[in-house]
Amino acid sequence: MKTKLPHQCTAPIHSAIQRFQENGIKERYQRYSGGSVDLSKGEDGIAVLTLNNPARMNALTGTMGLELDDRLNELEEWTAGKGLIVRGANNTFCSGTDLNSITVMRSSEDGLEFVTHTQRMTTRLKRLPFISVALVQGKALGAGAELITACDFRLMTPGSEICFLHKQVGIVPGWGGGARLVQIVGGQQSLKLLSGALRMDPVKALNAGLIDDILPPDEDRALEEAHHWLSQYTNAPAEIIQGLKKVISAGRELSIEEALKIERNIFGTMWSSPVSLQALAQAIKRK
Ligand SMILES: CC[C@H](C(=O)O)C(=O)SCCNC(=O)CCNC(=O)[C@H](O)C(C)(C)COP(=O)(O)OP(=O)(O)OC[C@H]1O[C@@H](n2cnc3c(N)ncnc32)[C@H](O)[C@@H]1OP(=O)(O)O
Repeated sequence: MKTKLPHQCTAPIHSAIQRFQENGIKERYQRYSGGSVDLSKGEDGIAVLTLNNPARMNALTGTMGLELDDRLNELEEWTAGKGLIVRGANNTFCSGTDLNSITVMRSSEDGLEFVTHTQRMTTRLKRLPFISVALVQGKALGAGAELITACDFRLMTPGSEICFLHKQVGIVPGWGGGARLVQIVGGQQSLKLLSGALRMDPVKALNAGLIDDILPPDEDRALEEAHHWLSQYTNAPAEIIQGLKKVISAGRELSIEEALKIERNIFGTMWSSPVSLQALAQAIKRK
């Protein structure tokens, strides 16, 4: 039996029970509307996903959750995709879940249903076969901070802040940001970030290994700078970038045996592909 690639492993999620739950979630999320999640796909294979709810510092409403699902569907189908920038509108990132929607979801069942959905979204984001980068301008708080852990890389502009402030609102991370933070900065550092609800400026975040770079201090050019930063990792055909990301996703999530099997399969498929043969021929010519 073939081992499934990690990005294909969401299949059991669509069981009848889960579809039923999803329908319930949809109906409920539609009641908390506002803002949008916008996607623009560039011809160079880099897309920009924008959380757009500036009146509430890009807080995530129910309908934005549903739109994020739709945008992920679109991205999963994008064969020419190589990179993704996740950002917020109006020079801020995201102030977390819309607090207005939380006040009416107070039972444990509500909470469980909510994080089942949010974890599924962040897992799909992390498993996209493109290289993703979160561009943090302004504040990334609570669920906003968790969202950035579901990207491959993180960039900040000067004056920005990341804070896992869950303790202050009486909860723990639930979007997968706790487990992913440990993978990014390690257990000790994560415990400090969460239990201290530490406000991480760009220098602190870089020193802690939470982000990968600090962009120059020009807010208006931040997206352009992030694009330029990401292009250094996407300057190859989509088949190759997507293959690389799938190999990394397998290594991140599976046992070594399963990951090696996936690596072999991807290698085998690419070995004789036109893109690979052409790149190899050029490398031989250059020698
Ligand atoms: C289940 C919890 C959840 C999760 O894990 O899923 C979380 O994400 S917990 C984290 C929730 N977020 C917060 O606690 C942040 C709350 N907001 C703030 O601390 C501030 O608003 C801040 C620092 C983001 C911005 O402060 P600033 O002084 O610059 O602006 P305002 O406070 O005046 O905010 C402008 C406007 O936005 C509304 N706003 C901001 N954040 C949220 C939010 N998360 N949900 C709903 N609305 C939000 C704020 O109320 C203001 O609205 P206005 O109508 O103008 O009063």
